[in-house]
Amino acid sequence: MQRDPEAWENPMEFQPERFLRDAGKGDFQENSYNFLPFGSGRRVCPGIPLAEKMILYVVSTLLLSFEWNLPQGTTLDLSEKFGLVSKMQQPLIAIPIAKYSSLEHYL
Ligand code: HEM
Repeated sequence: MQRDPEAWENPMEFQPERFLRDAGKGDFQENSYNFLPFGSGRRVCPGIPLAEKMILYVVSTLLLSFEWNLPQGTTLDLSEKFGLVSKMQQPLIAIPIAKYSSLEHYL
């Protein structure tokens, strides 16, 4: 459903900016079933309120605090393998390098 070309333009392309262009389409609480990162219906994720509040904070802190590198000699491979949920064909190994020398900056 989330890759339905009738609902999404070029659904197989990674275009996070599509949610900025048409913010309404990124509403995962509506009932259009175009976008279901948290599932839907009776078994919908009960952690939505916590995730909504925390995800930006957690991701931005990780990006701000560390430089992320791939292991030497590897390249980023975003191909997927088929399954009940999407998984990467090659598991991602990302190496965090602390940006700041003093622990105080992380507290
Ligand atoms: C970005 C963060 C998260 C994503 C993308 C996510 C996604 C999902 C999805 C897709 C489901 C399955 C829904 C279905 O079966 O239709 C689910 C279920 C569930 N999630 Fe999350 N979730 C997130 C965060 C959380 C958090 C923070 C909590 C708890 C603090 C949580 C607790 C649960 C529980 C308990 C279920 C099982 C609900 C049931 O089967 O009745 N999730 N989540």
